[in-house]
Amino acid sequence: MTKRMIGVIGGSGVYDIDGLEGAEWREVDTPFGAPSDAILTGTLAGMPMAFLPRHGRGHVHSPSSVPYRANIDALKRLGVTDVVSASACGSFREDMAPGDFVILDQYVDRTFQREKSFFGPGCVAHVSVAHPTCARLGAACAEAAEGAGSRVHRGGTYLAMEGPQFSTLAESKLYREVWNCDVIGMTGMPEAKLAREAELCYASVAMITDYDSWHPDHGEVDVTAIIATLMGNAARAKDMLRALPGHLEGGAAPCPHGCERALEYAILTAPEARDAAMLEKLDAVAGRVLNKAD
Ligand SMILES: CSC[C@H]1O[C@H](OP(=O)(O)O)[C@H](O)[C@@H]1O
Ligand SMILES: Nc1ncnc2[nH]cnc12
Repeated sequence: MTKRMIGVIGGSGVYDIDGLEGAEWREVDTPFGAPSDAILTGTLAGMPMAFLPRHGRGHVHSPSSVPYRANIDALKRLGVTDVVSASACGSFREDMAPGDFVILDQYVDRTFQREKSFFGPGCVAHVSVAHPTCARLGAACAEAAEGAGSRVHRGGTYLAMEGPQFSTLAESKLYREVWNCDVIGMTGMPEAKLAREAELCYASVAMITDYDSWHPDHGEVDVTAIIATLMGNAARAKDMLRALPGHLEGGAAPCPHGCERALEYAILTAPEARDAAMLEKLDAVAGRVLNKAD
């Protein structure tokens, strides 16, 4: 049985985590370039953890320039089995209020300026993202967040937009009234798709900072107001992360949703037609299936 290791990708306002024993910032190189920053590793309540600030310390990456592939590859390379993503978002629902956390279970991906797959010419793969998040890991996050004092919504659809500008009023109304999305952000995709390709359990905790621009009583998005709410959210996210090991088993029993076997039948390129350089790049992400005797 693989030992479980939690990877945390922190969004705006979450640039480190507290309480890690043996904490060390480690540089990790990947075939997909450098991740957003060095990765903080250590143990929390006996559970190995690796933390990566999505935008880098000092917030240097925009949502479009975050090296999503390198981030997921680097976590996989370090031995991470489960990724918890924390990110700020706007809300399309009156009852999903600023300060609340939503454990996402669906996405509408409207991003268009990002590398979305580890695979491509020389090694083509198609994984299912019908259910892009891991319900087991999401439930543990929900319990930990509630225990740490947050109001949690279990399940929600996230509209991933390219940004960096916020939405127009017409877009906000479209996503809310026609597409029935619950929250909106700029960084949830392609992160979730890449985690699935890398056979990682992935849960996303979307922390609401605002009502986007649709709400008649709240006006348009105001980044100063967002940052004030975000600071409180980030503090409770760190409390959630400290509590998380208590809600997970240490030995990673096979994921009941099959996250760690997502590539089992996904690679279509015939073994003799695969590109050697491409296979080398995929050593961490897809080594489990590529190194099997055919
Ligand atoms: C601070 S508002 C915009 C910023 O926050 C959201 O996500 P993340 O927490 O990952 O940074 C949004 O998608 C933008 O990146
Ligand atoms: N309203 C919003 N739209 C997109 N990303 C966000 N992040 C936080 N609030 C957001």
